[in-house]
Amino acid sequence: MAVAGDLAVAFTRAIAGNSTTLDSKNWVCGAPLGSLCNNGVKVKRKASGGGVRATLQVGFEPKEGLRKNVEGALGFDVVSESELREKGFLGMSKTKLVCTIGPACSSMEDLEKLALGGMNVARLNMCHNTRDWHLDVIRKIKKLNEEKGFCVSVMMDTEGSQIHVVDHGAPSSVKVEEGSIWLFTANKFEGTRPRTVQANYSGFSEGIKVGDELVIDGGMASFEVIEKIGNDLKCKCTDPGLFLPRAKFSFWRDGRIVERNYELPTLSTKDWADIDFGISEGVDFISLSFVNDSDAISNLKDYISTKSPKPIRVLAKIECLQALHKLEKIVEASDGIMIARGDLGVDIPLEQIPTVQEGITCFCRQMNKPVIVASQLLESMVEYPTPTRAEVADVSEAVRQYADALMLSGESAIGSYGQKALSVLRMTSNRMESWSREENQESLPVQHQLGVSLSERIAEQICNCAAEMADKLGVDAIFVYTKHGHMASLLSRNRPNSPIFAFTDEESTRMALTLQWGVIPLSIDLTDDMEVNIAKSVDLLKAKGMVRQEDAVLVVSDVTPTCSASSTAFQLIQVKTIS
Ligand SMILES: Nc1ncnc2c1ncn2[C@@H]1O[C@H](COP(=O)(O)OP(=O)(O)O)[C@@H](O)[C@H]1O
Ligand SMILES: C=C(OP(=O)(O)O)C(=O)O
Ligand SMILES: [K+]
Ligand SMILES: [Mg+2]
Repeated sequence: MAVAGDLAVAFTRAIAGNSTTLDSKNWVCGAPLGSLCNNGVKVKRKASGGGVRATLQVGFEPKEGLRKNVEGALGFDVVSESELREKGFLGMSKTKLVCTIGPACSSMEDLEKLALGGMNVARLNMCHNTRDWHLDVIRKIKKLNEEKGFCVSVMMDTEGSQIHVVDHGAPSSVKVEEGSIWLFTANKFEGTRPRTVQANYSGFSEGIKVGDELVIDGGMASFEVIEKIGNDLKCKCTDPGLFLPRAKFSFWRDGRIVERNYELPTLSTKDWADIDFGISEGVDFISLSFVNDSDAISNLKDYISTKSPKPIRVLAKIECLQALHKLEKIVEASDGIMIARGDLGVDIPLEQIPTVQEGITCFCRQMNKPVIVASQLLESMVEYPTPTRAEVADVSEAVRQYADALMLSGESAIGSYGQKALSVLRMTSNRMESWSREENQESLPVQHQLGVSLSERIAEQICNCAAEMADKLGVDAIFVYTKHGHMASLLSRNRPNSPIFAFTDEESTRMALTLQWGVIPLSIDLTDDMEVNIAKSVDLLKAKGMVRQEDAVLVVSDVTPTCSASSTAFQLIQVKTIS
C-alpha cells in the first residue's frame, strides 16, 4: 500500500526529560535524521546510570480514577494495557500469536482465556466443521472485543483444493508393514477394504510410473509403485510406518518430487461460498490454501474490493512446491504470508524446511509483508502438558528469525492444553525477544529499498531512520499516526527495540496491525492537525497512567502533511519537551 501523496513527517519528542540533550521546540529541517543518529545523540534519563538501555525500566502506578474518565476515547486493548503496566515499554511482547479455534476452545470462556493469554488473531480453518459453527465463533470473538476490550482479529483459512489426500477408511491410524502390498485407487467404495486406500482425486496417478516412490505425510511411510492398473497404483511398502486418516502423499523419482500440474482451481466453489460468508461476517484476514501463483491472490483482492464494505487482508499460504517457485510474485501480490509447514513438508524434504522458513521469513521482511510461521510448533502439547525441548527451540528460532507471528494449530483447536501452549509461546518468544534485543544493540539491518516514487521512498527512509533513531536514543515508545497502517509496518519492518503504538481511526487498519511484529494498534479519532493528534493521544495515555512525564517517545505520521506536499525534499524532526 502506498502512502498516496501523503508527505511523511517524523518527530521526536522527549516528554519532559530533565537531562535531555535535545532542545525543546527544536525543528530540524533537511532530512537530518541519519546525521542526528550518527552523532550519537542520546537522551539521558533517570539517575540509574549504565547508559540509556539500563534506565528504561518503567514501573506504572495504575490510576484507576483517571482511567475511568477516558475509557472509550482511546481504543487500547486490555491485554497490551496490562502488559505495559506490568512490564513497562520494553517488556511488551513483539511477536504476534495466532490460535486455531476448534472444538477444544470455542466456548466464550475458553476464547476469553486465549484472548487474555495473548492471542492476537483467531484462525478458523474452513476444512473443518460447519459454517454455522464458524459463525458462532466469529460472533463470540467480536463480542469479546466489544464488551471486554480485546483486540483479536479473525482470520478465515480456506479449504483449498488439496488433492494429496488419501483415506484408508478407518477412524484412526493403520500400521503399514514392511513389504506389504497396498492398492491406491480413486474408485469410491463404502466401508474399508484391507490394504486399500482411496485417493480423493481421479487424476492422482497421472504421470506416475512403475518404480516411483510414494511418500505418506512427508515420511510416515513409503512405498514403491510396482504396477499401474488403469488409474490405480499397486505399491509395496519400503519404509514401514503409520497411515493416518486423510493422509497426504507425494511421489518421488531420482530423489526429487514429481511435479504435476493438476487442473484444480486454488479457490473451489466451496471456497468462494466461504469467502462470501467471511465478507458478510467481516473477517479481518483471509488466508488462501495451496496458492500456486499470484493470480488467485490478485483475483481475490479484486473481488474483496468490489464486494466487501471494508478492506480484508489476503494472506498466501506457502505450502506447495509451486508456491516456492513463484514466491516473489506471490509475496508481492499478497498482504502477508503463512509458512504452512505441515503441507510444505509433504512437498519438500523435511530437512529443507528450516532453511526455506528462514528464506521466506527474511524475504517477507524485505518486502514488508507480515509472515506467520505455522504448524507443529508445539505439536506434542496436543497431548502433553509440557512441550519438548526441541519444540521450544523451534519456537525460539522462529522468533530469532523475526517472524511477525507464530501459530498454534491442533494445540489450541483440539488439544487439552491450548491455553498452556499459548503461554509457552508467549514466554518463549518474550525470552528470545529480549535476548535478540541485547544481541542486536548496535546493529540495525540495512533495508532493501521498496518504494519507487519519491514520496514512497521518503516514507521508507523516514521509518528506517526513525527506527534507528529510536534505538539510539533509547526512547520508550514509537508513536505512529496512520490511516492504512503503511508507516506502522515500515517501522515494524526495522524491528526496533521500543514498541510501536499505532494510532488509527480506521478499524480495519487497527485489526490488520494485530499481525505485525511489535505494533500495538490503538484506535483514536484523528484530525488533520498533527499537533492536536499528538497532544490528544499523549493526554489520553497520561490520563490512563500509561505514559509518564519522563518518558520519551518518537513520533511518526502518515496522516497529514505538516508542510506542503510539493516540498518533498525535506522532512521535519520535531524534538520537543512537553510540560
Ligand atoms: N473448526 C474445527 N472443528 C473441528 N476440528 C477442528 C477445527 N479446526 C481444527 N480442527 C482440528 O484441529 C486439527 C489441527 O488444525 P489445523 O492444523 O488447522 O488442520 P489440519 O490438521 O487439517 O491441517 C485438525 O486436524 C482438526 O482435527
Ligand atoms: C497451516 C497449514 O494448513 P492447514 O492446517 O490448513 O492444512 C499447513 O499445512 O501447515
Ligand atoms: K485450510
Ligand atoms: Mg495446509
